[in-house]
Amino acid sequence: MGISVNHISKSYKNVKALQDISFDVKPSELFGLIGPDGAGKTTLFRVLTTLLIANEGTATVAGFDVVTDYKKIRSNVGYMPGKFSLYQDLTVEENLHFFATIFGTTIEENYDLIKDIYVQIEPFKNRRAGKLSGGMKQKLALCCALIHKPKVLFLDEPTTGVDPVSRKEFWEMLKRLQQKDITILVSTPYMDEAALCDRIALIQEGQILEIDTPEAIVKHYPKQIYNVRANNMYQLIKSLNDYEYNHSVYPFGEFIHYTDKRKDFNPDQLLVFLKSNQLSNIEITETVATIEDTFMELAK
Ligand SMILES: Nc1ncnc2c1ncn2[C@@H]1O[C@H](COP(=O)(O)OP(=O)(O)OP(=O)(O)O)[C@@H](O)[C@H]1O
Repeated sequence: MGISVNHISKSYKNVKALQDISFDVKPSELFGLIGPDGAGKTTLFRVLTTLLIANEGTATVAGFDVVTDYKKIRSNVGYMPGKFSLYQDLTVEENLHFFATIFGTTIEENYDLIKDIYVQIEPFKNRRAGKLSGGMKQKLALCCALIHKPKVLFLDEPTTGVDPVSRKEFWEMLKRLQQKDITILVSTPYMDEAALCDRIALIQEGQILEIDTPEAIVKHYPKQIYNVRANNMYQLIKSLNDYEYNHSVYPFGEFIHYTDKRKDFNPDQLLVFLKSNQLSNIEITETVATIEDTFMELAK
């Protein structure tokens, strides 16, 4: 009852939005699609929710084929699109009633599934959806996507534009839904959220770079990464890019992440080079790879 994607390709005229994508999502798995804007995440969601037909390949969702069984898929999946999908002029309660009605159900029938989430927005049930905060809109959209008790839930960048506290709460809700036997495919551009998934697919320019558990993905990182910092970060990044032995250089929070081409790299050599570039207060320390580092390496 999961998802199976086999060699799916989709183009918009000359833009190859998806190129030969294959992966499986196991029943009750929380699977993440991680990639930057334009990677093809929305296109894949639209194919899997039967809103778009792929040029090549096949896919099944909850055991149903996305082309021949599209009607069955529509009643068995919940879809929370990236852009706010609710009716802005309807109230919280009216939106929920509306979605329940079009799926031939009632709020009462499946209240158990949404209760934990709905109680948080219930105090605002008479407020128009357009007047809710980002976090509350997102909770309402999730309730609407769940109201017909779907077997598979598709969430396209559900936390984009949402504050950090609401983002954390949202992921806790997803973990609880997973325990209710709902398979979840979620996309996000946030690498910290990737670590919360059971497995992830890193996707860029319509292609999958790697699929594995977040732990395994970072373990495969091939090099030692260094956090580098100095008095002038702009000059530092320029100097590191000029250093002939650099393998990769990119800003990472308050540091620059640096890897070296050489197997026997000694940070003291880099220190000498940076000092000769008029940099001071230089710090070079070893650090461990994150999912973002892996993504940067694979996307090179
Ligand atoms: N209707 C369309 N017509 C033409 N090109 C499109 C269309 N929709 C998407 N694209 C292009 O296809 C590629 C994949 O877009 P898609 O929206 O699937 O990516 P995404 O990962 O969801 O990114 P975003 O978060 O920006 O939506 C991009 O290059 C995009 O410009």
